[in-house]
Amino acid sequence: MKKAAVLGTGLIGGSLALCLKERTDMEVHGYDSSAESVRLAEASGVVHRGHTELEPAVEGADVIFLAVPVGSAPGLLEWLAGLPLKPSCIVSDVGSTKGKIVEHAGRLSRLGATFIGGHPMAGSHRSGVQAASSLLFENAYYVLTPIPATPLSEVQKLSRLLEKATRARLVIMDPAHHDRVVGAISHLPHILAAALVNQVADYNASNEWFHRLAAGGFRDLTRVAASDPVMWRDILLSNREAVLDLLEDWTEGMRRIREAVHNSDAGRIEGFFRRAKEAREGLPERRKPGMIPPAHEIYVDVPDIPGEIAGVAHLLGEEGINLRNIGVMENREDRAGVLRLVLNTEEEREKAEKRLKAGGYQVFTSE
Ligand SMILES: NC(=O)C1=CN([C@@H]2O[C@H](COP(=O)(O)OP(=O)(O)OC[C@H]3O[C@@H](n4cnc5c(N)ncnc54)[C@H](O)[C@@H]3O)[C@@H](O)[C@H]2O)C=CC1
Ligand SMILES: O=C(O)C(=O)Cc1ccc(O)cc1
Repeated sequence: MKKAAVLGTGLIGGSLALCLKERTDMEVHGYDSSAESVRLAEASGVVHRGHTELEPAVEGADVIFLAVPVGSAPGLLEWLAGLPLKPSCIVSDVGSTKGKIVEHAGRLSRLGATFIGGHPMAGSHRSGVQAASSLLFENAYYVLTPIPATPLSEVQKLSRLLEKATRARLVIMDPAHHDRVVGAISHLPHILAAALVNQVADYNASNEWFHRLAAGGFRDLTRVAASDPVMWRDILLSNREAVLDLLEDWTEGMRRIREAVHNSDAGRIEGFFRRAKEAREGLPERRKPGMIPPAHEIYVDVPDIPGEIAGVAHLLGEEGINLRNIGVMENREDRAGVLRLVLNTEEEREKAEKRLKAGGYQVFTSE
């Protein structure tokens, strides 16, 4: 049996381990520096075996995934480079930045193992193994960042494994290009969300109406400000150059809109919002069926997840509707809980929607 080792059994490592366990025949080992995280991962069946020591976790492994904060990954990689790894081993990571880690990985390649940087473009503001889900990466992009020296056969091997396990859409990108793109669509937005929340918190300190009136738009825009501060500290430090460039552009953009407001320039202000509206509406659909067969999905708001999963499954069972998959979405802050149901056919999807609505549930056809 092939062996996979996941180093760092938190949200992403735990989710990846679950994917490998559920959809491949690999034996999945987990390692974490936190004994509690290892205990939880083992107890909840996220890994076949958990370890608090690195060596037994990676010994004889065919594939190793680093799923630790980006600031801890280079040190862990150095440590790995000193261990007797299986010579054909593929080592990958899931970090949100790629330039630094790919640079660090050179030493490992000299030992016979192949390092291929990776970044699943899905996650949540939550962290820890408790939030792990085998559905997390489904239909999301999963970026691999091989360098010119990386053997194509190894990239294909890893890509096929991840496609099967995560059901994500694998794409290949240059590490520096990845860091600039992800800097713009993920790192900068996290900074802005945090800045906005901090600014309003300052105002709220002397007048609580700021928080009391904070409704839909503010909450939508700032959900990611609830993310882990240590993880985001590491990401900014690791993607320093790209983030500095992006902040420069941001400051210039703010200067321009400030000027337009200062001059009461209605045309420019309207143009600013019109351009954004068109660009926002032109964003590609999030869940396009690519190589993955279309999923007939519905989303159900549920107040209390543990009790409600059974209730929903029961209602559908009564109607003879079979669920292909059921999962809990972790990325909605404005709703108590969201169940994602995957049906086998469009007909069954419609039937399920009707039945659940009749049963008093709030049902949505997109996330
Ligand atoms: N949270 C998200 O939405 C996403 C995160 N990522 C990346 O995934 C990586 C992991 O993030 P999460 O799973 O969210 O964090 P997490 O905090 O849920 O899990 C990290 C785990 O690593 C362990 N750990 C920390 N340092 C360690 C070390 N030196 N050796 C062994 N274990 C160590 C921690 O105990 C924890 O269990 C980060 O590099 C992050 O950039 C990538 C995509 C999405
Ligand atoms: O919660 C969200 O919307 C995120 O932004 C999750 C996320 C965090 C870090 C990544 O590198 C990729 C995705």
